[in-house]
Amino acid sequence: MLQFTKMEGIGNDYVYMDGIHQRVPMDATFISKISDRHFGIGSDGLIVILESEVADFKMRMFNLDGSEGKMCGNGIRCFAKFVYDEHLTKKTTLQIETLSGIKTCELKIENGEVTSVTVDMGKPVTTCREIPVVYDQEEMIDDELVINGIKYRGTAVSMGNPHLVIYRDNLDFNLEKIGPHFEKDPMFPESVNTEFVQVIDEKHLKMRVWERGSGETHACGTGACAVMYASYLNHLCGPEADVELLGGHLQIAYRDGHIFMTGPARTTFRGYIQEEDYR
Ligand SMILES: N[C@H](CCC[C@H](N)C(=O)O)C(=O)O
Repeated sequence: MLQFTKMEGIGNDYVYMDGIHQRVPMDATFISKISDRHFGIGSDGLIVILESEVADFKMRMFNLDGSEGKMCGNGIRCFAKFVYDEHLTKKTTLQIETLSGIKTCELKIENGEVTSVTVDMGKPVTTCREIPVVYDQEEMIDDELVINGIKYRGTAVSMGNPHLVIYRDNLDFNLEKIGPHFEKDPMFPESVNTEFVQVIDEKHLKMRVWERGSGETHACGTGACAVMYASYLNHLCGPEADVELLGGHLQIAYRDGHIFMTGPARTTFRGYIQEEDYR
């Protein structure tokens, strides 16, 4: 039997499994089958809680296609809530090891409940080589690019995972049709998470996202951070902004060279599965 907890961060929902006290399969077949919204638990992917040699815990995150993400903003908020709620720690300030380095999470506790989490998401990166983006300039900041024969203006940012930010007058368009072309374009050697942004005002940004490995999700925490920083670089917002996503709002701030993200984390249900049922 495998114990799991289903959690969501503004609608970006993952299956969480304690990999410290049970052996959690992390292969693409298992992950895509448990993520199926009709034949499985249903989620945007799997997040595993592990021990760390260098931090309080280690997070491994997998998109619903089984590809491993290097960081997950909504996921790490729920991860921090999970380890606190499951009494794996009493700390309310947690260091969590990810493939994109150690992230610090501050839990906000009200009446014994974790109501929100603030994460130091680290330094945003805009050098194309590090994102990575194959491009003829060192950075892509409001610069032209062609995807599937269509010209766009984009800003590329890494939050430990690759993002491309594109501005639009409105968000009423067929994302399903164009999203996969960005995800598969060879200019992104490690694929890319693509965000489409409508600037409401200098403190309010609205976005949709086509995530690498998961398609359109209700929210993307790293994407919201990339959107805020790209908007700051393009003088479209100040050092703090409310980012509105399909599933809810995140508060993003740029301070001392770091991006901070604050938002909710919620447990929806717990359960057990038999691994052999997902083979
Ligand atoms: N699809 C992303 C990982 C999940 C990121 C997103 N769900 C978030 O909250 O940051 C990637 O492969 O880079």
